[in-house]
Amino acid sequence: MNGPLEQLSGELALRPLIISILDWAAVGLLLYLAFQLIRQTRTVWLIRGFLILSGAFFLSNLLGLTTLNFILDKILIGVAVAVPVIFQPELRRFLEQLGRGEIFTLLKPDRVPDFEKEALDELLDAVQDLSEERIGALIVIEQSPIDDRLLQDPGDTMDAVLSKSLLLTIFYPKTRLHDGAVLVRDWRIQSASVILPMSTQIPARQLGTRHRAAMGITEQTDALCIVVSEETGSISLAERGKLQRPLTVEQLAEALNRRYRRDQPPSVFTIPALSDWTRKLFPASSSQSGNSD
Ligand SMILES: Nc1ncnc2c1ncn2[C@@H]1O[C@H](COP(=O)(O)OP(=O)(O)OP(=O)(O)O)[C@@H](O)[C@H]1O
Repeated sequence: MNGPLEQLSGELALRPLIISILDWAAVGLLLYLAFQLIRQTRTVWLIRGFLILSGAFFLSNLLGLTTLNFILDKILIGVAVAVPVIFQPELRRFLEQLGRGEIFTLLKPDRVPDFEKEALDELLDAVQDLSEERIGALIVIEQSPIDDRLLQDPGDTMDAVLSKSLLLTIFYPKTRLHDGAVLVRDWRIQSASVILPMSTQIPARQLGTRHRAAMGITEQTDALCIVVSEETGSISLAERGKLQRPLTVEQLAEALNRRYRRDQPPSVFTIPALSDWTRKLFPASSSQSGNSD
């Protein structure tokens, strides 16, 4: 039998262990939040670059390669100073979410891009109608946050649920918003009448400014851009400055499904057990953020 003194000392010995576990759990949660925030391809590549540089720095230090070590040291300092500038859009959105008390949306798995089956179906239906009716359209699907400064004009903010009728209404030629592009962010219509940067490439002769704008925005960001030609009704998908065209709606659906369906293989930073756990806690039905529709 343990006396009260032994019991107390046992409890005291247990306390640091519990605090350590809590400490590590908090660090784990923090890392998970950071991974959720930086999962976008562009950011992942930047971080890989940074890790490679850091690895080279430590290796050069270990091997006594003083000149290389000196240069890498300066580069790393430069990179550290540039980080807030490079990640400005991500940091801004993170702080905005924190300020709005939406911290729990960061815990949801597959947050960026947050696939919404209905939204994708609505989008494809709209593209089909736009193409059949030969209504020109330009739809940018954001992947990682697009810096407003890249846009010639950020257009009119909408923050509305993405629906076929709304897209058709926006692009209908007689409306005020039909000129320019629609920006889709987190599967909501973020803004309309957006003027995109133009590509400096010369596209095929029959393609005009709408297609060049699609190439322009996808050259400078990892966004995807759908173009419906007013002249021919043909559908194109721009990615990394290249146009795939002409596509049928089925081919477009296949290309988008490959990227956004939930059954796609997990990305580098998805932690399966945690993802399952957070999916149970935050089911997809509650995943839309934003206010007015
Ligand atoms: N930089 C831009 N950003 C957003 N939209 C643009 C931009 N430039 C042009 N557009 C849209 O494209 C329309 C003009 O399309 P234009 O006929 O020049 O292009 P196109 O590539 O030939 O397309 P289409 O086959 O539909 O005629 C504009 O009315 C405008 O809505």
